[in-house]
Amino acid sequence: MSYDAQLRRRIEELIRERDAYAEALMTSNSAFMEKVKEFSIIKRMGESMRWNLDQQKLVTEFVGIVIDETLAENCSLWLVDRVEQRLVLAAAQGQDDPQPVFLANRGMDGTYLRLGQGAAGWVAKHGQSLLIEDVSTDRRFIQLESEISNQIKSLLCLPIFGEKHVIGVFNMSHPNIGAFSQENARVLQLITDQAGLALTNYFLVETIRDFNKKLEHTVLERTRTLRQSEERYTLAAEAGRVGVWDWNLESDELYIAPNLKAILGYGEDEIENHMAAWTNMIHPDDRPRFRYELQRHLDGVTHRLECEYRMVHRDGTTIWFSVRGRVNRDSCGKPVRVVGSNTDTTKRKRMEERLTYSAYHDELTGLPNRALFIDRLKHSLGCASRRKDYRFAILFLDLDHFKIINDSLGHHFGDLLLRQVTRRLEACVRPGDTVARFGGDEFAILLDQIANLAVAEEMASVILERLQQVFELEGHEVFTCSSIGIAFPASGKETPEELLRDADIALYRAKKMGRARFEVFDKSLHLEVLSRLELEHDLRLALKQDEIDVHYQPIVDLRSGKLSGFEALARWHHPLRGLVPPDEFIPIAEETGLITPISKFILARACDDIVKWQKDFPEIGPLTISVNLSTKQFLEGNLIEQVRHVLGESGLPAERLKLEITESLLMEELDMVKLVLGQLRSMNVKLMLDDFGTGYSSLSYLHRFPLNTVKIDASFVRNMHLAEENLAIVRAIKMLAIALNMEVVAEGIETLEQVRQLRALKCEYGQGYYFSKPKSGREIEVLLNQSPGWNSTFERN
Ligand SMILES: Nc1nc2c(ncn2[C@@H]2O[C@H](COP(=O)(O)O[C@H]3[C@@H](O)[C@H](n4cnc5c(=O)[nH]c(N)nc54)O[C@@H]3COP(=O)(O)O)[C@@H](O)[C@H]2O)c(=O)[nH]1
Repeated sequence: MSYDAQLRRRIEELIRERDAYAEALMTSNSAFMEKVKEFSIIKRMGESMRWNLDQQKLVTEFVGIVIDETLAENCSLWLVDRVEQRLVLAAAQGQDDPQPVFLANRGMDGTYLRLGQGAAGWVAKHGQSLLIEDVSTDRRFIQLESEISNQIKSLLCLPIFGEKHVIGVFNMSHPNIGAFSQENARVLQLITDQAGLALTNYFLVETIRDFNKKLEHTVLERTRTLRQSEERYTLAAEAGRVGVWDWNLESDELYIAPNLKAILGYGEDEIENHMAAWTNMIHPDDRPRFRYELQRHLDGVTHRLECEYRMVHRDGTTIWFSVRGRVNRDSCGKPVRVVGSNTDTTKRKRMEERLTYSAYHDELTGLPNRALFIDRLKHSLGCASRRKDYRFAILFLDLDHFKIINDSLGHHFGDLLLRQVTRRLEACVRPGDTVARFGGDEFAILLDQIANLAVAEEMASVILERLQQVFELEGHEVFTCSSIGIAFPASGKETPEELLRDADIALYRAKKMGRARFEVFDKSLHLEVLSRLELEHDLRLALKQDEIDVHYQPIVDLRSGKLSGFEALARWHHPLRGLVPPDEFIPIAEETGLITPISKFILARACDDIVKWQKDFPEIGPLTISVNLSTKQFLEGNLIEQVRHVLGESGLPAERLKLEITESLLMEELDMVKLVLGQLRSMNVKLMLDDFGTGYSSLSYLHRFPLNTVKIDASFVRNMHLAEENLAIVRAIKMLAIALNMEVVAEGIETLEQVRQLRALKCEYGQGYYFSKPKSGREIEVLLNQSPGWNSTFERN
């Protein structure tokens, strides 16, 4: 071969070698570049994964990496929710979202795909990657609008694997057909592998976090439960304080747990180890019972030894033990050993004692209550029924006007008063007598073993005298007194209830007789009560049977002697008893509530009558009608409507109606009374204070209420000419009335002398038998027919 040929071949070889080398260099360079790229992806993913326990950051960075490092124009990352069998859209980036956006959190609402639904759903379900080069021609997996938009022509979906299953899907798309090829599969595989790793780690950490939280919660719960049970245990140990004992009957050796000895204040060696030593420490009252129960158990009568006894602590106090034990017998049935426990039940016993105490005592005063009183009363009745010479008495008392003190000074002072009354009563009685409080201001005293009734009467006098003395209540001087009813059983055959009822009846009588006194129950009182009950029954029927009527007493203008009006007075025509005076039936009506219908009837009838008379006798001029209001009726609440209704029905002008109220009403609920009186006044109804001077309110109350008239009580008028004092009182009332711009009616006028004196004092109106007794409606019509006038009589000598 020629040199040239050889040279040419060599050159050709060199060229080939050079090309091969160049190609090899290019290949290794692109491999190198690929390695560099892979390395940078791994580095970037590694950085985002390291300590990144924030799901939002993790998923958004992954889609960011896909967009940056691959051909994909759009990328979404879906996470698989195995519980709900669906995919949740976690993050996306692409043509609509240039920056990666976080779209859903675990547990939050977001966009979902069912497993198997759409391309991503298919990949998640089958765990295989999916490449669609042209979505317009391959519609197998395209179900979502977003997947068939114009911006998406090709699609690549890759599964992200966790430890076992697909945990997510990268869904990548491109606006060009066939944009994805297997070329960048390595890079994408790398990304999905890294993402799988990162997400697995994240879920693991999440699970650990959840687990820790649950654990913490459980630990907290357990700690709490433990603490509670510890507390319970401590309480149980404290409250129960149990100790065992073991008694060998053959040797009489008694083992007693050291803590039982400690409970009694003794050291381990300080109590001898035999039964007699222990038994001797039991309270003497309980010892026989313990011995009895022990013997019964040893004899086989009881299954178990059960007993409670007191033992004396070293310091002298009492410890209660609840004892339980069981005997062991030998083969012949002979008791050889008793093993048991003692539980310190002192706290429970004390509690029981306290409960028993409060069940039988009044909390405020510490006195026995009704239940304990009746218990003692039963005991006394038992003694009286056995022994002829055994006598006892019950005193039943309440404080006069306690309600007023309580309401005006307040309940604190009421309580103070009740406590002081208690101490005084206790100081009056003898040891062995029982003072009890039944509630409110009601007290009962059981005088046991007395010689005769005079002892009880003497005691009642002493009590009345003591309770009349001033009470000092935190700087306030308060006076009260009491009424007392005495029951002195004759036979001992009465029941406690009967005796209390008798004492109550006697008390009622004492009050009726004027208070601050005592009365002894006797049979006539009982009959009186029965008669009252009968009256009460009849009164219930009286209205229906038309037995209630209205009488009218003229009221005269003392200046002119002319008729000014009438006072309406209730009358009851009883079919058997005849006329029952209002003094008798009005209180019963008040107590039974019958006063309301009765008062309504009287008000309506009186208004109708006066309107009728005005029409029939127009020459007489305007007349007023005074109607008594009872306190009950006033406080009932619908008085205003009642009055408005009656005025409307009768046509009587409001200013001609005078409502008479008593001083005691003004002592009731002040605000309410003021309000109702104010309303009546604003209706133009006139208000009159009846029986002025007999009550307790007196002058200080007058200016507080919108009253028009005061009615001077008959007791002052009656004796004006006899006692200078009474005349002075009437004069003072008139002066006061002038000062308060009120008119005066003097009631109970029976003589011309009284008329003259009242005229001299410038009293405006008068009422009394001197002018006329109360008359029936028909009689009043006769009177009106005679054009009544009394002026001429004023001038007589
Ligand atoms: N809540 C209601 N109370 C009423 C009503 N009707 C009467 N009463 C009250 O009963 C009390 C006794 O009333 P009565 O027996 O009718 O006695 C009145 C007059 O007859 C009597 N009076 C009048 N003048 C004289 C007199 O010169 N001498 C004398 N011995 N008695 C006289 O006074 C009674 C009127 O009293 P007052 O009401 O205080 O003006 C009595 O308290 C009635 O208020 C009723 O419907 N509702």
